[in-house]
Order: sequence, then structure tokens, then C-alpha cells
Amino acid sequence: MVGIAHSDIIKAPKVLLHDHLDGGLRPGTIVELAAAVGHELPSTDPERLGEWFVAAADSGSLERYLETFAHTVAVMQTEEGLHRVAKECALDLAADGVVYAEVRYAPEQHLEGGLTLDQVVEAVHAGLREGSAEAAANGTPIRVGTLLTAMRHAARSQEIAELAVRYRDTGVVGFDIAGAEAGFPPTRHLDAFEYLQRENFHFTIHAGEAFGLPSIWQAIQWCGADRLGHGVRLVDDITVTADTPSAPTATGGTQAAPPVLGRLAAYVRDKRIPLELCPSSNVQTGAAPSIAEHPIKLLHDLRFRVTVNTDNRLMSGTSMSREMTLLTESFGWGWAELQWLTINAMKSAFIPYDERLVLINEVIKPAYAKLLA
Ligand SMILES: O=c1[nH]cnc2c1ncn2[C@H]1C[C@H](O)[C@@H](CO)O1
Ligand SMILES: [Zn+2]
Repeated sequence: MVGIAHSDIIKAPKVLLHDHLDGGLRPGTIVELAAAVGHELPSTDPERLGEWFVAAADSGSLERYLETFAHTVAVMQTEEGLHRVAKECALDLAADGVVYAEVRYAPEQHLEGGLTLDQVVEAVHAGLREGSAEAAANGTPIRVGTLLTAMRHAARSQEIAELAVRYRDTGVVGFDIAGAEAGFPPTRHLDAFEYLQRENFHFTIHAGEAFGLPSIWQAIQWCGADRLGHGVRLVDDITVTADTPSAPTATGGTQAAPPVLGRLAAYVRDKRIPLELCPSSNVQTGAAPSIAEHPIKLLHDLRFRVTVNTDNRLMSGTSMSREMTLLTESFGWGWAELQWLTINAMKSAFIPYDERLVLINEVIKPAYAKLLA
């Protein structure tokens, strides 16, 4: 089968639900901002610095992967820094053909220069607005909402949840928790999640990335997460016996037993809980052995509500188009699968239902209809 060209995937409309603002900076911007604030970097050559991030994040451990964020968070402590990074984020996603994105970051990590939480949020929103306006003028319109993240090892989740609700009508579309997963279960932040539920607000939880089923189970059944950030380890609750012939067929052959879903995996599939899968990131942190062996294939075949995401474009040297290209190369997927992933993501977005429908019916479906023709 002839694959789809990366350049064509760039032109197709894409939807991104899991992208960290502090994981997507342009290396050249880090160099310039670091010089302005006197932060020392592993390299001041943008190309080398970009390579350094990918190599350092390629660590096989989430904890070591997260250490690289010290260099991005350090240059995002002023209104100017935050504004520029947010503006470039909108421009870069739009140039890659992303038409709708939910970009997340942890406001509590951007207070070292004396900004308040509200000033951080407003600087990011102003940057995203400017970037989106410029992208529209360039002929690549994009809508970007933000998710406010609380760090799971810290104790500010209630405050961040309240901040998210305060800005729900001016750009914040949801809430999240992130950071090291092992040892920091989502139930530590139950108060924040219960508050968000009382406010009829939306949230996702990083779960099932560096820790397994108990984390996913808590995120859904204790905390009430609308979506799972990664959730890739849900496959631990799916028994695949592909090579074990089970039943004889009418022609005398044997038929492989279908995968068996445990109670949690079945619940996630039945309830159509979206999985924000991030293939390249998962390989770097050791959550998946390779793209070719990534559980996204199995989860797709079993018709889970799968979405594909970048997580951290800088640390993975990636983009939405690149993640999709890797999937087409690894699994022979074509436009039908890419449309399915895109519509899954748009259906799972945190903006109102009628606004999701407009993007599906007026932007995504017409574009893929042409590509499929
Ligand atoms: O994949 C991830 N898992 C857990 N935490 C993450 C991941 N990617 C980024 N983070 C953390 C580091 C960032 O500083 C923070 C907020 O974006 O979220
Ligand atoms: Zn993430």
C-alpha cells in the first residue's frame, strides 16, 4: 500500500487535545528568552538545543523526562515570555494544520518572577489570541482553548481548579493534573475534582502512563475524569491471545480468540471515555516499547474512543502531522483512520456540543471527504 505523504497530512484538518504549552517551545525562542533572563542552557545553538531536549527526554522514565522542563519553565516567568510562547504555540499548531487545540500548562509553575496566577492566565490568553488572529490572517484558522493543570505532587489543585472556573468564559475549557504519577494518586486531589463537578466543569487526568490500572480506576471511578491523559496502560486490563487458537472453524482451521476486556477496560469502552494517546511521548518514557508495538493499534481495533496527540512537541521533536505520519507508516492507516481519530478528538473536546458539531460538519468532514475521494 502506498502511504500518505507527510505534506498531505499537514494540510488535513487535525484536532489536538493533549499538548503542553511548556513542552512545545521553539528552541530559538528558548535561547533568546534564556539570554534575556540569564538562565543557563545545555546549548545556546537552537538546533543543538532541540536535539538535546529530544535526547534528554528519551530516558525511559517519566521522572527523567520531566526534568527537561526546568529549561522551558525557567523562560516562562514573565508576561512577555508567556505571551510569546503562547503566540508561537498557536502559530505553530495552525501551520501544522491543527484547527482545534486544547493547550495545557500549570500556572503555579510560572510565579517565580512575581506574577500572580491571574496574570499568568491572562498573558497566555493574550498570546494565544494574537497568534490565532495572525494564523487566521495567514489562511490557517485555529481555535485554541486552555486547560489549567495542577501539579500532582503539589497541594494547589483546589486553587487552580477555582482559577480555571474563574476563566471558563474567557478561554479556559478544562482542568488537568500532571507530573510524576507513581506515588501521587489522583485521589490526593479529590476536593478539586468534586468542586469541578459541582461547577459542571470539565477535566481530564494524566493517568495510566507511568503507573497502571489503579491510577486509571481512581481517575474515573473516584475522581470522575471526563477523559484520560494517556490511559495507555489500560491494555493491562485486556487479555490478547492472538496466537492461541481457541475454536475450530467450519473448514477445520482454528480461529484466534478475541481479546478479552476486564471490567475497567470494558467500562472505559462502554462509556466512550476518550483516551488522549501520545505515541512518541509514550515510547520516550517507556510506557510503550515502540510506535509499531504501541497499544493504539489494539485500542483502535477494539473501537475505544482513541485520539492521537503530541504531548510535548519539543521533547519529542514532533507535531500532530508527524504523529499521524508515524501511525500511517506503522499500521498502514489511511485517510479513513485519520478522519476517525480527528472526529473522535473533536467529539471529545471540552467546548460546547454545538460548537464541536460546527467544526465536525463544516471543517473536518468536508476536508476528509475530498481526501477520501
Ligand atoms: O506526559 C506527561 N506526564 C505527566 N506530566 C507531564 C507530561 N508532560 C508534561 N508534564 C508536566 C510537565 C509540565 O511542566 C507540566 C505542565 O504542563 O506537566
Ligand atoms: Zn501530558
